[in-house]
Amino acid sequence: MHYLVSPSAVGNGSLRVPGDKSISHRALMFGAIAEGQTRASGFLNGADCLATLAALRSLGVNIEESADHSVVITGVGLHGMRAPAIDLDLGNSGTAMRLFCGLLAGQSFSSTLCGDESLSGRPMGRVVEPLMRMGAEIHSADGRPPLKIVGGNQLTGIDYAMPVASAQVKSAILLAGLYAHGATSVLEPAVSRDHTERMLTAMGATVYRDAERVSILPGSAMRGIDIVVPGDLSSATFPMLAALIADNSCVMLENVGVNPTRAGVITILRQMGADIRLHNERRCGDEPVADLEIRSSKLRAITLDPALVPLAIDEFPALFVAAACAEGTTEFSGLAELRVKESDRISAMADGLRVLGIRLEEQPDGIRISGGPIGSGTVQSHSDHRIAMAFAVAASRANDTVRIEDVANVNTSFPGFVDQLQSIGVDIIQGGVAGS
Ligand SMILES: O=C(O)C1=C[C@@H](OP(=O)(O)O)[C@@H](O)[C@H](O)C1
Ligand SMILES: C=C(OP(=O)(O)O)C(=O)O
Repeated sequence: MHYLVSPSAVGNGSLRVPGDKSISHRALMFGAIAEGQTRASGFLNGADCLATLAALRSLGVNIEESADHSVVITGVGLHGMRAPAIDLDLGNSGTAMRLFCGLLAGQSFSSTLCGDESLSGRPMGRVVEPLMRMGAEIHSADGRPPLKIVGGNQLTGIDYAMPVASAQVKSAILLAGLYAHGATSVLEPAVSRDHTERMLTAMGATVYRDAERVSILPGSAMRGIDIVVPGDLSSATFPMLAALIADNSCVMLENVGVNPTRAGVITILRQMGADIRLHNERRCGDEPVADLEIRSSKLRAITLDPALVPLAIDEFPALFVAAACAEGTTEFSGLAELRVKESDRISAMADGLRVLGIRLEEQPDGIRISGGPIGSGTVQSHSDHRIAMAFAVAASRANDTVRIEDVANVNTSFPGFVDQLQSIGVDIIQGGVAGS
């Protein structure tokens, strides 16, 4: 499948982007090991979360889906999952694979985790190594999937200093900590998204933070809760960007999660001169939520503060497009993690931006992008949803039609992306069938 995007007059509109991917994964997994029912409304029906849902069903967990985007998970308790009859296929989802590693490391049964071509190339040593230190037995192909997790090992709590700021690694270790003897602590080199800590606490687990260290104690009963999943700020970033780089646009993005450990994109875009206003700031269960008003803005170059990277980690493809539309040369550094996402996001973006005539210089952990007119041509998404969506938005400002190849993966995080962009005036059509 591909997109064809033509120069667009992005105007006004009001959107509700789909539910938060990180929170949807967690609602399923944590609901599964709680006692009683967890109801998650606003659940993201994207392929990544559906892979988690299917894996949990294979582990014996009953989950009902309704047409109104809610799921009801009947928790089986910490020790109620059963051995799966098949390998657990987690598709494209790094979050699912890493969190399941932690969840399954302390079970009495064995399991095997696998995924698609992209996921099969992603580093898993970062979770396997600390879990093995806790006493888990996990076999991998040189630190890559498939992962065979051998059951029946008693885990022991550790105090682990994470080499990279990763919410996936932190969450995997905390989940394993629920099954360990003694306390388990994770020291973060920088704060990463804290949805796990918030949701586990709401379910009754004993989780506490002391400066940069997050700890969990085993032994507290977890109970099912009602969760209202906010709109995903990572998805909202794309219509936000479309409005910012347009000439006369005002777009309202309703009910978007603005958890400070996720909201780096707002900080960075505001530094670039973006007019982003938060209205009706409120809480949606344990998560802060707001309506975002976005107005077309004259963006200017910045030198990124690398401390903001973990707070905006998935938003960099979009931020590179913002830099391409800004006046001056923006310098991004501290982005080494982008090279091990669904694609090498620095190279994938650099290749496509070059096709569109943008001057840039790629570096091992960053990129310098000089703003200028966006040209036309065919760009590759490298089967990466965020790359596909970033170029779809960039193309709305191009001088002619842009073709973006291989976009089926957008469904992993943003079902309905094309309709939503069309509704604010982006001239985008989807063509071809999967693989074409
Ligand atoms: O915990 C999560 O839900 C996620 C954490 C981030 O990954 P890392 O923890 O590897 O940075 C992010 O890129 C991913 O999309 C979702
Ligand atoms: C990196 C991402 O997800 P995951 O790591 O779960 O595949 C993403 O959604 O941008």
